[in-house]
Amino acid sequence: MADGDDQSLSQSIKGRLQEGVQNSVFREKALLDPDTVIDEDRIVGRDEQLDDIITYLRPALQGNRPPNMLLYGPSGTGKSLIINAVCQQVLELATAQGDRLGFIEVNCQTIKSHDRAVYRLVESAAAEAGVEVGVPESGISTDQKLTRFYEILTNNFDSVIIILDEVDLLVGRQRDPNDEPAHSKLLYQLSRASQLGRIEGHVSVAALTNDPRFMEDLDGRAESSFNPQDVVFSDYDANQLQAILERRRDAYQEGVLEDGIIPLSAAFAAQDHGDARKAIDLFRKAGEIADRQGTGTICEADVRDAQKEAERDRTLTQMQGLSAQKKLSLYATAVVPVHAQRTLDAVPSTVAYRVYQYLTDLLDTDEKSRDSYLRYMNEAETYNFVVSEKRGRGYGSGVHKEYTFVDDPSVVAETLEDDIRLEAAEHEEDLIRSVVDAQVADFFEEE
Ligand SMILES: Nc1ncnc2c1ncn2[C@@H]1O[C@H](COP(=O)(O)OP(=O)(O)OP(=O)(O)O)[C@@H](O)[C@H]1O
Repeated sequence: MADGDDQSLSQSIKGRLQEGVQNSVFREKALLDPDTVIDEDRIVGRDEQLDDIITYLRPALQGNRPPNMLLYGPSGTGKSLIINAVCQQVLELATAQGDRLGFIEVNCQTIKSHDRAVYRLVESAAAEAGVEVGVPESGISTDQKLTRFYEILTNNFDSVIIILDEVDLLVGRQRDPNDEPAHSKLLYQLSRASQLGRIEGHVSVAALTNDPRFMEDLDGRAESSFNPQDVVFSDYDANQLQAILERRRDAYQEGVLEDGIIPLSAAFAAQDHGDARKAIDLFRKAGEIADRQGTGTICEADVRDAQKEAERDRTLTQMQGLSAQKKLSLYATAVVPVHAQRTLDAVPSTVAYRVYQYLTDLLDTDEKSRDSYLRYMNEAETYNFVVSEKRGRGYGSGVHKEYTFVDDPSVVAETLEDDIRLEAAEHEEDLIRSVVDAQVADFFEEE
């Protein structure tokens, strides 16, 4: 490319970037970012939970140990927000009066074992205290890591509050379902540490969970030493969600929100379990759609499209959890309308099963019976990936099933291809296309 071309290309890229920024409907998009910690004045309601947590944490400012807490409630009901808001204020007051107070927060969602959880605690404690981690990630026992954790706490803090977010997800490897889950072991160790003299200062634990039966999973001794004060967070209704969004209206430029956008976003999220995170996501996605279209305003159709996108994302995430054979069955069915030359509204099970058989051969994997394929597809139907209809094929030819995809089948196929076991199929697109076409032609000739 000549120099002149180079320059004009970069000018045009810059121009388009600037135009996108200048014409955006957003004023402060970060207010709608799920990871932004919002200012206190944007918190709506939750007075009772705030009062309770303030009461429980007050002793930390009086040289006493706060009780352990269990914050329970469905996703997106403000558990993290409220505990963090109170902790932030406690920390400011403690620092002002010269106390050495530490907050250690760990999200347990992706932690696979008790040992990893302890290591993450050491890392967080070291970061909070501004000291070296001081132990390797592997190659030493969990107890040695725990000792280092207690050492960091003893040397640096008079009082520590440990927040374990999504604690129910820390299960660990259980050889036997009767084994003690990792969170039970950890809660026991943390709540017993000061009683056993392993830490000099005060330690209390706030565990956050969506699981109403969380305490039932705990081992008896963990249950009695953790012994928390419960703080319950219930679902938000549409009015509360509306108020939460209203308080973030200034994420948008003035005048870009048509009437009804906030109530509609709140209503969709309220139907869907009253999760504030979902309401905020929807409210932001509607703006992103408006920006993509360059309309400069957000209308109700943008919220409806955002809701559809969100539903689709969720379906696709669910799909990732299917077993290999179920994925393959669904994939074989999805590639039929994607690759067939003839426009197909619905996929006959006969065609899809033959494509499935071809794919098992291609991928060198087990070939399950036709009945198993139909069962897998029944399950796909209960997940709402497809809907099926029984079709007769004329006198004496029996009945077959036809599948229609709820979402775009090409998105379904692409998502499933990302799966490791389907990688080989990705490079065989032409072959798959010809198999699909041959089977479709066969099927309609037979009719
Ligand atoms: N009462 C509220 N006022 C303002 N914003 C809120 C309120 N409750 C929740 N939010 C917002 O909703 C989002 C989700 O809240 P939060 O992370 O506290 O939920 P959670 O109950 O901890 O969810 P999870 O169990 O999924 O971790 C955050 O962006 C938070 O700022």
